[in-house]
Amino acid sequence: MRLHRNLVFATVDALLEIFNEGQYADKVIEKTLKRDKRWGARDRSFIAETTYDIVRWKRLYAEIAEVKEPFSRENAFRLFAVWATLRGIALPDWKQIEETPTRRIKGRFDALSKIRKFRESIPDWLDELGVAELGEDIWEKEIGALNKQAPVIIRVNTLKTDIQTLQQKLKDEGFETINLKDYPYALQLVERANIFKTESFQNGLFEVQDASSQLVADFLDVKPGDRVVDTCAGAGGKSLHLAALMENKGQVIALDIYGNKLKELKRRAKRAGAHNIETRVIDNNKAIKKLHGKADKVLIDAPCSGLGVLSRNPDAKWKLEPEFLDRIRKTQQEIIRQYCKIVKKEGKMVYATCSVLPSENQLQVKDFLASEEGKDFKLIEDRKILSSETGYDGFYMALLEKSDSKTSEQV
Ligand SMILES: C[S@@+](CC[C@H](N)C(=O)[O-])C[C@H]1O[C@@H](n2cnc3c(N)ncnc32)[C@H](O)[C@@H]1O
Repeated sequence: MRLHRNLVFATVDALLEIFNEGQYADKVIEKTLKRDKRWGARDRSFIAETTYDIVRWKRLYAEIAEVKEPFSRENAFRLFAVWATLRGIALPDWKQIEETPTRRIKGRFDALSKIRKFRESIPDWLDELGVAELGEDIWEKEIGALNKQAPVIIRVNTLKTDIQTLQQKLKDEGFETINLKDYPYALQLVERANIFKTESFQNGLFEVQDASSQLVADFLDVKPGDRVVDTCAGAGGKSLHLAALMENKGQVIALDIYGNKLKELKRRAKRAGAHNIETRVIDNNKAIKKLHGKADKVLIDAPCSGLGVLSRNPDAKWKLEPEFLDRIRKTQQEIIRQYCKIVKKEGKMVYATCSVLPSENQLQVKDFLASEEGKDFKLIEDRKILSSETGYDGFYMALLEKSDSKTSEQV
């Protein structure tokens, strides 16, 4: 591989913004890619993938390069030189990287790879937390899997097409996909590509959605005609899937505390032809109270650490903090105790997160079931999805049912 100066310089600039200014990697990359209209698909993918790689391996590379944050421009070039050396890419004689000690880099890599927090490039606290929550063996495998680049997976929009027709259409547009056993709505791209420009996407025939995430709406067991409340709908990945499973019949009420996310949801719903979704911003308690006892099914896709989706969001390793985790666990318990009231008698509720930590998942459900608010609910089934077992995002989902309290009192 020949390194192109302007692409490497753009990557270094992006890294400095992400590491030193605390900006989100996806936003910085999106902005960087707009810098030069002449860049083709390969140039753009070099910048995006190299930046993500160096973000993912920041601790390991910084240790090898012997640089400390905040990084100078010179430091960022050294991180880049480590990345290139470990990939066996011949370094050009640019003054920024001319003195790279190639042999020493390989030696340090071998030595540091013996220690998990360096090998997997994670902060000490996260390594300790992973071991405490999952045990040494599972954590070792899980963090390894979460450090792999995530595949591009799409969900067919059954309101507009079926999976075979979509697969053929994408093939005609130049994109090969494969079916995934046990994921009835999913296709995986054989090669990573930007598929947002395809006619199929513009016409709402699919959404990009990880395979594990595609299991959540199905888990709620919705039927056409149901009244469903998606309490933490965000930009609506799961609301759209719910609407499709309900064949546009019945109602999906999509709630979130952020109006801008719901605006994006509306845009996506229009493209998808999902006509039964109504969005409502939660700006006070009344929004929830009005819905008490009204829904056949409730989805709580709770805000979480996002540790299950590190493979698509590696900078979370550096942005997450233990204090945030403490706060988010409290929020999760408040949300489940408050929003469970929306479920009507004999209705169902799914509590889900994209985390692999029991403290955000099964322990939250356990606490809820032991609480006053949870006393009418019973756990029907839960799924703990590890990335190391499936190759997709880490997820948790619990299906709960509310009893008819009168019947249970009489019994
Ligand atoms: C995991 S994300 C949702 C992703 C979304 N369901 C999807 O499939 O695309 C969690 C969402 O919860 C929202 N949120 C945070 N606190 C909330 C609260 N107290 N009530 C409702 N939503 C909340 C966040 O804004 C965020 O959009």
